[in-house]
Amino acid sequence: MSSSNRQLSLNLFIYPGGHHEAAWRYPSSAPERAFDITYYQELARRAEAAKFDAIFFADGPVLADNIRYSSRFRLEPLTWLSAIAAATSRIGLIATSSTTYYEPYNLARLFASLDHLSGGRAGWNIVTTGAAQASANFGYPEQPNHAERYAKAAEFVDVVTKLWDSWEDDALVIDKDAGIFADDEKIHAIDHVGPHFRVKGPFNTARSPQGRPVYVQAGSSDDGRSFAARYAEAIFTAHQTLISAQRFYADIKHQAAGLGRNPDHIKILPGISPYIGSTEAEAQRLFDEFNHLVQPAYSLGQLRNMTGLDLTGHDLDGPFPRHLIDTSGPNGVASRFQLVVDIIDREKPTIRQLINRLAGARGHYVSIGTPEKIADEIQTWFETGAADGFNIMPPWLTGGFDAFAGEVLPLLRKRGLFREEYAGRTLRDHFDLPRPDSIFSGVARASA
Ligand SMILES: Cc1cc2nc3c(=O)[nH]c(=O)nc-3n(C[C@H](O)[C@H](O)[C@H](O)COP(=O)(O)O)c2cc1C
Repeated sequence: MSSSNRQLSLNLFIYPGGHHEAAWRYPSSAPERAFDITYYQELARRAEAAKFDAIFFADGPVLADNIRYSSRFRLEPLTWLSAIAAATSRIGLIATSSTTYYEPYNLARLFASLDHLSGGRAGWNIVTTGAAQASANFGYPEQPNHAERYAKAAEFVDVVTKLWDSWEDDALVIDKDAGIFADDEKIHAIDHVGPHFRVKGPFNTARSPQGRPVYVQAGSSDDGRSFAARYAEAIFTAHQTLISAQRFYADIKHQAAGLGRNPDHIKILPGISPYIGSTEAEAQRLFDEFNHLVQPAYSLGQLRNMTGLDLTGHDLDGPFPRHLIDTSGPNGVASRFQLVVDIIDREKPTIRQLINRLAGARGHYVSIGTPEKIADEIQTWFETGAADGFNIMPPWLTGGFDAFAGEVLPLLRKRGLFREEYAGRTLRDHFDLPRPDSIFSGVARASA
């Protein structure tokens, strides 16, 4: 696609009640529908009617702290996306799955199956899992450290890629007269032997419509960026300022080009949580309304997860005790730790100001204002090398999404920045990504 008609990529990132940490308490959110598949099917259909690229689910194999005060339970995303696939026909379906707590053969099957049953709409958001408590659910004495997790992630993705490629595209023959179902010369063992995995293969199903489901990635530390530059085709990331997003964008595209990749084949998608009002004051009132629902006991737990610091018992209206933060190297989500430390250094907030700041979207960019202002911000980030699109994180659902689709999207369309109609059928089509050849293509013919 030429740069003159470059289009935004937009995903709807779904958290059951919405992204504000107190969304479930907001009068018009619907937490009681959080286990109702029709709620998600309806949301996905609305996003599809708005021509969004994809819906996106985060995940982690652990119960978050303080479920007493929050709605942060997890439903297994591939299971839910399979049911959503059946209720939609065009929108992409992105699920988060961890390379630390899955196993490649099973995970490859799950995503290939979703790609088949959705007609080529699957995307895998690759994470290594930041939540250290997850290890206790898998019998590990402790969470593997940050660098080990990324080393394992790289091998994991290599194995999954070989499995997805192990059937060449034309291996499926289905010739009833000749009695040939599949050409087994075009189905390859992968014989992978590495430090973390030994996988013989071949895969047990045909290559999926997209060849490979789209590789999405979230994790923005130095290790995360190198990993993303090598493997990712879309990146979910968090930035508080335009300059931080621009630096990230330039770094990833530069690293990718250095690896011989086409930088246009990596869509960088920061999170953005829009609080929309017909005036600035009305939008600010909406944000304040949510923050009145915040429960500090929960927010302090979130802050502890991000910074390692437990501030229970401190005066919430006192200055943030910056000197108590241990900067020696976090083992969780290193990029989020740095993002929070940067806010503290830049804005010198009280504890309460910081927890309200993070309550909106856990450190993702919160945009508060009129539809025009929010559309302007999106356009600026898109046109100044900060983003190729966004993961839209409505403060609450479904109203927060309806406001974005009804009031901001028309402005983006009028400016020629977002599609009126889908041009293709697969998630690769929506993201304008090529369909990869199998690494084995031609092997059978060459050796025949
Ligand atoms: C924007 C963003 C979103 C993330 N989403 C998830 C998620 O849904 N589930 C999860 O286990 N980890 C998530 N992570 C963290 C990843 O697991 C990551 O692989 C790892 O914890 C290290 O992150 P880092 O490279 O930013 O330090 C996310 C990280 C970022 C930056």
